[in-house]
Amino acid sequence: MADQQTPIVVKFGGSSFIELPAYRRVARHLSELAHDEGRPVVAVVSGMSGSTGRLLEAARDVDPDLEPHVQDQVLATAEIVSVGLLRAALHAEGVRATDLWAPHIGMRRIASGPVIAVDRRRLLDALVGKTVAVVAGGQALDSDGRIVMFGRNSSDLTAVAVAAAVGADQCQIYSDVDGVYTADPHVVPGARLMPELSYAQCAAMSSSGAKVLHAGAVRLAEVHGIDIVCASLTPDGAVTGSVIGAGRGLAAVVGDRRTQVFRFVGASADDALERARACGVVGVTVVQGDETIHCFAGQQGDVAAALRRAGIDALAVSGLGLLSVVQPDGQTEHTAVGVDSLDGAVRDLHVHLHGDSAATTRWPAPKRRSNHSGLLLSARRAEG
Ligand SMILES: Nc1ncnc2c1ncn2[C@@H]1O[C@H](COP(=O)(O)OP(=O)(O)O)[C@@H](O)[C@H]1O
Ligand SMILES: N[C@@H](CC(=O)OP(=O)(O)O)C(=O)O
Repeated sequence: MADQQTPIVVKFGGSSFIELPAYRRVARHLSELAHDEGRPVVAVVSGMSGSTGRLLEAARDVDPDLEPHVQDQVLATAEIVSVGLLRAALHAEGVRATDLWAPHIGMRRIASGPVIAVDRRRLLDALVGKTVAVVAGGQALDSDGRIVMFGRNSSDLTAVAVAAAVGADQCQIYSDVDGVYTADPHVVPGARLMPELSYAQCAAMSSSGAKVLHAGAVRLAEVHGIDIVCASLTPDGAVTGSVIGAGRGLAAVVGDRRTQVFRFVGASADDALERARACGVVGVTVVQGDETIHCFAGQQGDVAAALRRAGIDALAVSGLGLLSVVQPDGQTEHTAVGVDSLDGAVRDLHVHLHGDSAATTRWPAPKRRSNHSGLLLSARRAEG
């Protein structure tokens, strides 16, 4: 149970760090939050938007058959840079702060599943005399003490694990949108903000490929009864849009173009799907016409490599995306749609469900990436 001494836990995703001055803005916000609430703040951060993708591209260029632990080592640097920059910004703002990576607070991956443990004592000790602790998202140590990553968008998971460790009853997640909408507002400008929605719906949306929150983070929050509060830091201050917890949302439409679609060869498709799920790949079966195909939401990164490692023989089918309707109780229906018509299909389905809402959002523009995350690749290209 949270009390007056319990730290506030917030997470700032890569979309909050498009430009370098954003680190100073976030630092000022953290300082004000701690001051207003009279409690220290633990801020979990992701790498700058685009940095993980660029590092992955660079590492695969060097070794197309990259070993998973080497990949994780390279990717972890995105968050380490971001922690350093936010720590520097806090210093520049005169805020007493500390910076923490996985080894500093005993962040461990338990067994092979995506479950993360945080050493509560070490985290609280690190906060003594500090106003803000900055924590690297998405990373943990495995049983050999090596750094491992939990996959794309997993800083949300770290944030919820930290909230559970310190006994917080909410975890504030900041990004470029202030909440969860009935569709991606970058695709459907008339999408409606859901002031509240259930864990089940949010986890189903994430598993279907909605990027807004990590499915494992939502499930972990439910286990610990932690409310996830979605917020955005705007030039006019923080705006809070959705609470994920016991509330009820509206039917939502999700289009996922990162989904990887496979036909299975040899072993029965159901068996292959079960085995794929057992190695952590989010898979759904879609019946399309006379054919059953299998779509894997892109959350797990390189699905093909995961299937190969599991010894599953599968043929990739290109050009298909996953279109899903997720009900307030989490019930979901999936269809596969050509990627070129996916956004249009999402918009049509949204009009069908919610009418042609005249409401617009403040985020109709395409998603931005930080230019500062491209330094490594620019250097590599210059060398040829
Ligand atoms: N239903 C939805 N509601 C809100 N945002 C969504 C939804 N579906 C997808 N998104 C996308 O999620 C993005 C926020 O997640 P993400 O890019 O991972 O942010 P961050 O980098 O801050 O973690 C938004 O920019 C939006 O494009
Ligand atoms: N390295 C992760 C970090 C993360 O969680 O990102 P974000 O908070 O931007 O979703 C990624 O880009 O996938």
